[in-house]
Amino acid sequence: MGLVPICWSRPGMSGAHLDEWQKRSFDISSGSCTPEQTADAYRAHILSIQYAWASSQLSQAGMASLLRTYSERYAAVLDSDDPRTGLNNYAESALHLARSQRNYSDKWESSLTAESVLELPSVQKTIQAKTGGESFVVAPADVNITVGQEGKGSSLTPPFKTVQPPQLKSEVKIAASIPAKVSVERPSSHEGISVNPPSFPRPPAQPQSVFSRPSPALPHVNPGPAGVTQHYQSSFFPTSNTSKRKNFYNTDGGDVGREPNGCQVSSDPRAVTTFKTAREQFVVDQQRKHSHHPQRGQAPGMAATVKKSLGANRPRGAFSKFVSPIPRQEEEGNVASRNSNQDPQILDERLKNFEPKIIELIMSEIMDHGPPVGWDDIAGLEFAKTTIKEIVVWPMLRPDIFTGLRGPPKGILLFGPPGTGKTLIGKCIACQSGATFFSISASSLTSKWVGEGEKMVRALFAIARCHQPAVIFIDEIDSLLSQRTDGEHDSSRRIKTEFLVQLDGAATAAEDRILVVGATNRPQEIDEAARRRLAKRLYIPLPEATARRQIVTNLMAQEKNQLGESEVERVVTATEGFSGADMTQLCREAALGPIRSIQLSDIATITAAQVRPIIYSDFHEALKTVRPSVSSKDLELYEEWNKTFGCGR
Ligand SMILES: Nc1ncnc2c1ncn2[C@@H]1O[C@H](COP(=O)(O)OP(=O)(O)OP(=O)(O)O)[C@@H](O)[C@H]1O
Ligand SMILES: [Mg+2]
Repeated sequence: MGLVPICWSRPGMSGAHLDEWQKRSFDISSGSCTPEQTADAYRAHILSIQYAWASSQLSQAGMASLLRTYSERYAAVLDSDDPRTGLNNYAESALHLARSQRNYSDKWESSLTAESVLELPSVQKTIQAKTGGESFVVAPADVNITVGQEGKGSSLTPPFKTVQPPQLKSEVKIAASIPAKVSVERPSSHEGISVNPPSFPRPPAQPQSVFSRPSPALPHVNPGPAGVTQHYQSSFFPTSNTSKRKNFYNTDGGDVGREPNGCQVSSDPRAVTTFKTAREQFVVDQQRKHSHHPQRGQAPGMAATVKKSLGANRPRGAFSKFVSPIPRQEEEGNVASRNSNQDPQILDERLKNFEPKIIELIMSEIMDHGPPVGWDDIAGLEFAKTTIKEIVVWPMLRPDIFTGLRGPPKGILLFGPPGTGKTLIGKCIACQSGATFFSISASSLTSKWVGEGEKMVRALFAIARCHQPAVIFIDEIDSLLSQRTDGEHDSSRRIKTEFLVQLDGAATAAEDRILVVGATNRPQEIDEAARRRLAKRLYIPLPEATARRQIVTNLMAQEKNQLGESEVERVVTATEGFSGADMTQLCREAALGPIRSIQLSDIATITAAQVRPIIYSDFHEALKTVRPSVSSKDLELYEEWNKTFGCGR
């Protein structure tokens, strides 16, 4: 490092300065200096330069130039991370900044307040024992409290016995392990220890209090290994605010605390930490897994505590959170209730043979969407509704009564002309039964995963078994269970066979509470083996006059209309042979009548309130275009099939 040319403003500058300057420069450049010495030397240079300028020995420009040069060199020494040439004090300066930086933790004050100190059992005990004493002594091995002396306003300053390292002046320290006496002078005017919150204002330079142990059950601090004192940030203790802290401490004297997340924590310091190493966690998981093998018979009970709603009760979109099909197992003791809030993914033994991909596919397919449907939304069909309530809803509510011969059938087939409300009934079951609802369309089983169809079917039933009571609704079941023919594709044949096997299993396992509901408008195409397994076959006919009236009334109630009762009656009479879907279509068409009557020029400006109500003539017009979708010939076939295989009266 060479000398920097210095432009002294005065030729008569003292030679002593120059000598000194040269000496330092050479010293620095000799290469034998430590980084600390070099930094010191540069710092001295900078001071000298400033001094020279202040005493007018150096021009402003010269001072600026020199300062820049030496500041840069000084900075280079400070910042260099080469230990031979630099001090690498990035961290130091960052720490310095952090130390003097006020942050969120500054909001929190010490948790040691009048209340918390008074709640210490040892303090309580002593207060009770020595009601009139000026001072009292806590038994050894109880607690040793050190209170920061700077806490102005705190009356917990000495005569507490203090153990106060000089660098931790502002600490509030509870060293549980050291047998010691705690002396507290009791002001005569107060019953207990007088501490006015905020008891321990923190000096700004040391915002963090340090605690010896984060036991939530502070009053019951147990001695740890002698002499071992762990320090935890004061932010571990939420606040000195009593109400907030009560959430953390169990202030009612119990020996359990409650963490902010609501988990109970034992007062045993060893139990306080919930941290486990990955290996420990693995061992725990393995033990759980192998100590609890749920059997088929156990499932209903289990389902009662871990039941998930997977159907229309919780509509999900493509971006909604994935709900694992894997039921959670109960943990020991009372932890079960805590589990209901959390969502640990513990694999069910019964699903271990299925690829996660298949399970996931089923889960994504089975979600049922759409608004909830109630029994009143289904017009007519009283017999079908009553029967379904009998088979589905009540046994779900009272499984203890519906046992043995009264046990509900495991399969229902809803058949009838298109648009009569079969799918609607399925949705209603999903909403009203309280069971886990799996709605899967046969086409998704057969077409989407060629070759994996039977695996899907197996997985579907396995998952349903894990989520009992469960309803598996299969719309258009004829495409899945149509008559097996010689020419059909092998994979669809295997799917059918698998389905029949599973259906049989569900039907014969009395303890399983799985109901399969199939819906079809082609009942005659269903395989006879499947027909047998779907024991309750309910005919869903075209709506009668009352049902049609109800559909019109329900739909018109949602719109502005001027339909009199007699006019509704005329509509009902005119719609003989219409299905529920046809009735809905008629109402939609009629509802467009008022819009059609608006002049084209007004359509852009007219307000919704200005649109005229629906009147009978709109229905009259609509009836010209909406025709019944079910032919009388088709109807005869349904009637015939119902007479042969149906369960209706
Ligand atoms: N009984 C009914 N009460 C009220 N609305 C009905 C009724 N039946 C049918 N609908 C109306 O018709 C629409 C179609 O009904 P749904 O899908 O249930 O018919 P479906 O019997 O499943 O027909 P498909 O056999 O063609 O599948 C429903 O969304 C509903 O608006
Ligand atoms: Mg349908």
